[in-house]
Amino acid sequence: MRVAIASDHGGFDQKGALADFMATELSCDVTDFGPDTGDSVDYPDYAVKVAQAVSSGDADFGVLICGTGIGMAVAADKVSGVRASSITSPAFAELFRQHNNGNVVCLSGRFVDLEVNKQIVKTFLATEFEGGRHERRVEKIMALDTEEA
Ligand SMILES: O=C(CO)[C@H](O)[C@H](O)[C@H](O)COP(=O)(O)O
Repeated sequence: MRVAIASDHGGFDQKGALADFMATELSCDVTDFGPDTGDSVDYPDYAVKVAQAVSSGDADFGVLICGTGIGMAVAADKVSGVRASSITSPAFAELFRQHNNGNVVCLSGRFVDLEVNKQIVKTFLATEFEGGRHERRVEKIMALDTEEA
């Protein structure tokens, strides 16, 4: 499984550990889109790198970490083909995959512990989309990508 990861300064401290966890414990092929230091950066600049990797098919899934996870999700969702959400529990990670076919999980580096975020990522990557009635709903979301406002 190919996973793209990035953060801003609010998520930088957890990014390396989450990338290592996915590579070693979950056998993922992880691409780190930065940043390389914990200096202050603008989260949309990193959200778009991961979102475009997922949208283009270069990555199967994306992981983004900022202070709350919220700004990363708002930015990543602007990219066509991306379904991103801020996720703060393994239970929501499971539903995000089962019902929403989420492809970019956005984590909080400031309000959620690393061990919880590891479990969120593990659940997110292990859970399949359920399809069925959810397929129709996700198709309606994706149709909004091309609709005029
Ligand atoms: O959480 C975030 C966006 O949703 C960011 O990581 C920042 O923490 C947030 O925007 C606050 O910015 P600051 O420059 O770290 O004060």
